[in-house]
Amino acid sequence: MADKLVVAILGATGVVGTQMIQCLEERDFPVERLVPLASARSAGKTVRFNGEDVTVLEATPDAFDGVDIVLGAAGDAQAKELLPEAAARGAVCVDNSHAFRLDADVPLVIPEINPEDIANHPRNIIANPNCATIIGLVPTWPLAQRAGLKRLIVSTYQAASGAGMPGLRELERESRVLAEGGEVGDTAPFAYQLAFNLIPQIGGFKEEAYTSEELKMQNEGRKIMHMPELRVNCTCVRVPVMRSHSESITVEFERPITPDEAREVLSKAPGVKVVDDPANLRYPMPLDTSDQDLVYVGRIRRDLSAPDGVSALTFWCCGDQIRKGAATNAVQIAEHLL
Ligand SMILES: NC(=O)C1=CN([C@@H]2O[C@H](COP(=O)(O)OP(=O)(O)OC[C@H]3O[C@@H](n4cnc5c(N)ncnc54)[C@H](OP(=O)(O)O)[C@@H]3O)[C@@H](O)[C@H]2O)C=CC1
Ligand SMILES: N[C@@H](CC(=O)OP(=O)(O)O)C(=O)O
Repeated sequence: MADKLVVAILGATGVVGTQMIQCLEERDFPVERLVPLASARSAGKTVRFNGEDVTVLEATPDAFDGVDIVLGAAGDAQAKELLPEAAARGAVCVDNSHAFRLDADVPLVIPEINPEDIANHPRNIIANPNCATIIGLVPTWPLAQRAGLKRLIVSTYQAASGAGMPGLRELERESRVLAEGGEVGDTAPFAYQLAFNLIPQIGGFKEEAYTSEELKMQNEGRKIMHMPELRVNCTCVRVPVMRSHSESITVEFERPITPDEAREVLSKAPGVKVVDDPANLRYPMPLDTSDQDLVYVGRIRRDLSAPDGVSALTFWCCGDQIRKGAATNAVQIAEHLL
């Protein structure tokens, strides 16, 4: 690849696309020219990049002419329609949607876990995993390396911005309306009022009454860690938090591991920060992890219900799903391509 690259962002006006532009700047990615793409509604708007206004273009196949790298931050439908067009024009695409994640010839990558998979991308498409999957697996993987992974039991607490700009705006609106004593009315994109509430459904219902989001943790986790038989039980909940997903994770290991050993492993793990000091009330919280790239881990303790009492741990983690769960992870993959 050339020293400086033409980088297109498909979905440049959304939550993830906006964050990608910031990440490219912050990480000093060698951008020769930025090509921000969105729907026809946004054509002519501008985005700010490296101190300049750059005009947003309508995303059409021809908009990818001359582009080296596409960072995909639009929905599944736009990804399916447009990224093969970009790939056919020679661009390598790093996509955040769900469209290609489980395709056998598309690598699905968390750079802290399986960077070696990036090299093999015959369709010129590399997929970024689901945000909750990234936040949960970044700390789980180093523990798995130490003690072997048998089973994961996960409950997620996912921020409103996981549902994109419309989700973010809706939680802001509901909070304002309720504070003023009003009625929330239509709650789209959520099925119910989210402010002062929890919604135990993210995505549609699929097999065995699990939601699509819950099955992503299992199916994407198996692919990323190359563990096709991994047992995963996940419950995903939308919470009235603006930004940063949180997760309670119980891991059953092949071999014994103590909480102290886990803290030692995690203190050296890439992408992880241990915040685990119950005596001083120190543990990860979404307000603390927002707008930065590390996954914070704390509340590390033995799973007292484990059959042998020594081969399972429970911990709590939080991470910014717009950054590490999406934009940062995609830019890290692009850096590996360089
Ligand atoms: N939000 C999150 O935490 C995460 C999101 N993702 C994934 O990232 C992707 C983007 O999500 P998010 O940023 O949240 O969503 P947003 O709704 O905030 O943004 C969607 C983007 O897609 C663009 N878009 C919509 N329709 C079209 C179209 N027909 N042609 C071209 N562009 C279009 C929008 O442009 P316009 O402004 O013109 O409508 C906007 O830029 C999704 O696939 C999502 O699943 C992955 C991980 C985390
Ligand atoms: N569905 C996630 C965010 C997301 O967009 O995930 P995915 O890229 O797997 O659809 C959430 O709502 O929090």
